[in-house]
Amino acid sequence: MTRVGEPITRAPGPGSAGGHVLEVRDLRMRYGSKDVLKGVDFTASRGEVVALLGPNGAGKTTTIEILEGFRMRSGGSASVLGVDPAHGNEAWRARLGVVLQSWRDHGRFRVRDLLAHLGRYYAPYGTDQISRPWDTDQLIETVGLTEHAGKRIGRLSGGQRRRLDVAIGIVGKPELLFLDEPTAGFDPEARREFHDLVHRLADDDETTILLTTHDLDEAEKLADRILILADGRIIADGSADELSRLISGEAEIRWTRDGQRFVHLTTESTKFVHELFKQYGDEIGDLEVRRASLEDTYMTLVRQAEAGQATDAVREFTGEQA
Ligand SMILES: Nc1ncnc2c1ncn2[C@@H]1O[C@H](COP(=O)(O)OP(=O)(O)OP(=O)(O)O)[C@@H](O)[C@H]1O
Repeated sequence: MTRVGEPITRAPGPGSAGGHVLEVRDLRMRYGSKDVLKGVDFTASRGEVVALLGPNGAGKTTTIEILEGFRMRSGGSASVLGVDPAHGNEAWRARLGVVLQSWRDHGRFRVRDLLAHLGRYYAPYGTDQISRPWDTDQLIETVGLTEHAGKRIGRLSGGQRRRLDVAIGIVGKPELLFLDEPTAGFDPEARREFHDLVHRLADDDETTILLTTHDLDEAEKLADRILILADGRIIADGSADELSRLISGEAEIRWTRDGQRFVHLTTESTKFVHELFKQYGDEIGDLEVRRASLEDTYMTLVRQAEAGQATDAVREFTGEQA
């Protein structure tokens, strides 16, 4: 795995493993004869927002479901809020938030009634530090459903239902929140409001958040750290900036002078720009320094991992030793 930088470390929370809310070591999952996870390793600290990226079928949902305790792993170890998710009890589950998409089956309930009802399950699990559940009306306001609080769920639009899914996920004031493609179906405004909410949960309440998304822009905006899952392993782990630098040490510098456009590739962008201004001063216009985008980085890393997988397949076919 390519590891860049150290995760942002905050004060350890109760029941967290060595300061880590999430600790995953050599996690393996096999469906039939197919190895989907071949040794996944990562950690997440309190208040960290971590995005899990990867191509379709990479095993993102599988990973999240194992950590939620909904799926048994084939091998490796996992610690979630200090507990093995395969043996989590009710009290442990009350400290987790899971955003599911199944609440559309409860179409006859009204928004406020459903949230108040679900919130009651969390009341016995409040602590001195965290009072559970959320106040229902405050929660409804936080997810932007105040106008629809009295509506039946069956009458909500797709985006409004998704906001409700998020409200249901956080109603118990989770210390760790799992979000599997949370903004699928959101319009740009709902997406922006959701991003604000995620930042508030992480910054104000120190909620740790693990999310999957196919939207690289969203991962870049939301996540303190991005994990790229491909070929059954985490192939890169770092902030968006760190990942971009990993792939391309070179920056592309563009500028204009005397009405002419110039482009230059360099690994020493600061020095180059300094020299440029020393030489031409005010004649320089439209200066732009561009690093590889997260998308460039993601595509390169995933292609490299897939090429490795193809090599493995050839080796397997020819019986050649690695
Ligand atoms: N219950 C199951 N039985 C057999 N194979 C499964 C099962 N669940 C998932 N898989 C397979 O495991 C692989 C990983 O699936 P998973 O849903 O975890 O991937 P993902 O990264 O979340 O994909 P996507 O981005 O498409 O949502 C896929 O090849 C999928 O077909």
